[in-house]
Amino acid sequence: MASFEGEEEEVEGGYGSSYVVGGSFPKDFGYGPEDGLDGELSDGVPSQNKPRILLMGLRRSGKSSIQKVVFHKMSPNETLFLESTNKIVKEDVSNSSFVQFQIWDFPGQIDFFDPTFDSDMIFGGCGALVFVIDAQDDYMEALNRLHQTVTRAYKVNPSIRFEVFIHKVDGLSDDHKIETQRDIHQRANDDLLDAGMESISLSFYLTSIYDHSIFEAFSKVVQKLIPQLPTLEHLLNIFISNSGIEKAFLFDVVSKIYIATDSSPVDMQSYELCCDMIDVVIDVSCIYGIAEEGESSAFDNQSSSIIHLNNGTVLYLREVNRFLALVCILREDSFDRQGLIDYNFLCFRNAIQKVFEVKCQSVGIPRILMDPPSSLIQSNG
Ligand SMILES: Nc1nc2c(ncn2[C@@H]2O[C@H](COP(=O)(O)OP(=O)(O)OP(=O)(O)O)[C@@H](O)[C@H]2O)c(=O)[nH]1
Repeated sequence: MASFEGEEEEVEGGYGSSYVVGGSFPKDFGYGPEDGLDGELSDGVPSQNKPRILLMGLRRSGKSSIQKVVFHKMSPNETLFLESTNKIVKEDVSNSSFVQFQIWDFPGQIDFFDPTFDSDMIFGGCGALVFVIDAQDDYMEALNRLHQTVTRAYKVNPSIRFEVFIHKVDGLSDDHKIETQRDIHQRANDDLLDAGMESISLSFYLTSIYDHSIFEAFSKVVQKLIPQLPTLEHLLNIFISNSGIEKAFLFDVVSKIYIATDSSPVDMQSYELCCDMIDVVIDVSCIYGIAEEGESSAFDNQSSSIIHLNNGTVLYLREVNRFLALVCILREDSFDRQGLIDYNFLCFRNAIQKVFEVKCQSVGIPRILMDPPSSLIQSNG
């Protein structure tokens, strides 16, 4: 890396109160106490309209670890010391990220037919149910529990998306991973077929907290819950094709989940590179940023960073709003026209703001804004 062009200008609502300088990423990195006031997050979106996700699975399958690694920036090794939970534990991860997230940690012995188990309340307002299966363990009991859970949830709320994380695959060889996925997929779908519930559709992901697969899987889960996704992708396509950019991700900064990308295929390495860039920018901002009075960090929605790699690639990061950052990968020669990229980014940012304004105006009724920003300047190279 040859240069870092850091954060600037006014501080408009920093990133929360507690962070560890010098760590790989500030722990408990939040957006500040004002978020969530009056049930509304600071992007103006009422919190009840944010995607809500339940995380379920047998004991020790890795639910708490996933939540801690993705949303609290815990290092994977530290999860070894997490204590098991003996009762249903509900945790909100709602005020620190674009993603409204609830974890229901269900011990194996919970009885769905217990009258005190309020499935209407639990499954009613839920967008996605992530079921975690420990791939390093015997998964027959987990498959039974998966079947019970999805059939019960589907009866209450047929619009829930069911996502199955075949987790802890870091311990498996590549062949074993594929075979495990095939076997779980087959058995779970056969069980649904036998029960006459073939209308339930399950999606499967191979995940581990020891690499980026858990972030990638969560990105896919969250993207399915964002009604504006086609618009965001469309805007990203217009932006990159007019700016000579190869790949662009729109990131939720706190969780490093990408909520949208352009329509070219995602390769894991590019995604990891962009995640690492976010870490670097946050760390440098926390260490060297000058916070204004009352603010704990100088990293804000005016921040930007450009990193030149020694293989002729440039990484370009700009804050879109307090939740979202755009991270792009481009070739060094395309970066000769930086003015054009900067200008096009401003048009892109305005368009994104309009998309979310429309969302706020039409609470509960997702409308899609398809107008491309007419003022984008075309790149000739
Ligand atoms: N190898 C490996 N171990 C993992 C992974 N994710 C979690 N673990 C380990 O699995 C163990 C159980 O993780 P927890 O997060 O406590 O599991 P849980 O599902 O929340 O468990 P309960 O609280 O009992 O419901 C911990 O020792 C974690 O370190 C993973 O991706 N790979």
